[in-house]
Amino acid sequence: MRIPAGEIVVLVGRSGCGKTTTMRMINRLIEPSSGTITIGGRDVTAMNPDELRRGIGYSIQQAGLFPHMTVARNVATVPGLVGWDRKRIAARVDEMLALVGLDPGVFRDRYPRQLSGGQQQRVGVARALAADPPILLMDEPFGAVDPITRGLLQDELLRLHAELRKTVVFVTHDFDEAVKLGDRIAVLGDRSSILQYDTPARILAAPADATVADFAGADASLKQLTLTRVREVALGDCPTAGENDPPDDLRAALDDGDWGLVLDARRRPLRRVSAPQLTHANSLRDTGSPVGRTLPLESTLQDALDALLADRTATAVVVGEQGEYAGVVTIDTLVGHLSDARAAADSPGRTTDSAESRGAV
Ligand SMILES: Nc1ncnc2c1ncn2[C@@H]1O[C@H](COP(=O)(O)OP(=O)(O)OP(=O)(O)O)[C@@H](O)[C@H]1O
Repeated sequence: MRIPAGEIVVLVGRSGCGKTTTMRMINRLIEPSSGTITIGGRDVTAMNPDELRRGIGYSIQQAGLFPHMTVARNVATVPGLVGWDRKRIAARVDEMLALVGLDPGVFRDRYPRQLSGGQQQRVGVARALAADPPILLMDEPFGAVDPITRGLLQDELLRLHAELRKTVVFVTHDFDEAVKLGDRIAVLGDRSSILQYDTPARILAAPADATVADFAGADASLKQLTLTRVREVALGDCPTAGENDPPDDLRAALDDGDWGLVLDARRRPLRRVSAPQLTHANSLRDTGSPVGRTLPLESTLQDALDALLADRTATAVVVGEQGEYAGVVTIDTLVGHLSDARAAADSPGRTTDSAESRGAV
């Protein structure tokens, strides 16, 4: 198994399959009895354990903070060990707290027990990042917080990762979390045997065996919709007209069951109009009904599904950055996308482990 530098790889598997053991072998808290683990081509067992661990941030469930130390001293642990001077450490602590969304002035001198679970997790991540290690091991770091906070922390990790490009090995037993965070997912069986190591899209579209399929869940297709942004699919179109245009052209463009969009001067959708609503209309100004929720191009196809299920015409209207009309998503768009994804995953010549050996771990 190769983990390319700068990617997030998620180890996922049932309780007791050996995820934590695998992580602890990477930073040599446990020594492998056979096999080798290399980082940047060097066998970890040949490296000085202290030096090795300084290059690897480690954050664990329930943050694992030292309860008798302030937040600042917790975050300063590794920089202190490697001999940074006090000024540099203080600046780094503040920088890291701000990075994980905690105001240093407020949180620096608190003790872990004075923080919520989510805040403790953030401090745990700040501590793991403090000495700027190229590799981050995160063992169920968000396991002990409520689902909403968990979602926020996941978003935060993705933002941090886009900024810092660390190599992250992340353990979870929550497949949804793996799909959201992972560039790649390793689904592990007993004793960490690798059942499948691939991108989330390919695991969802073509699970390697029944165990992986079971893990991915019966709603694997729905999960796939979370992986694709609206901007990545071919959007449908519908007839449109400006609100100052005469209604005739739009009327001519609409068949009986159809509807069109009235746009403002900057092409932002205002109202939907149906053919019957146009029959006696003299102007498009007050005709039709409000367009309702529109979808930014950055939304996922899962958001699109939500939006179109709530709409009477089962169509979601997509808008660009300035709110301008960009197209529509229908059920056909979503079904088409899922069958394309399955066809791509099934096609011969695909590589299961395409990771190149520029790997960090
Ligand atoms: N490669 C391996 N070979 C033999 N035994 C292993 C291996 N990996 C893990 N084990 C053993 O399996 C048990 C569970 O391992 P571990 O705690 O790493 O699982 P886990 O997947 O992290 O579990 P959880 O999700 O419950 O935290 C431990 O007793 C460990 O020693």
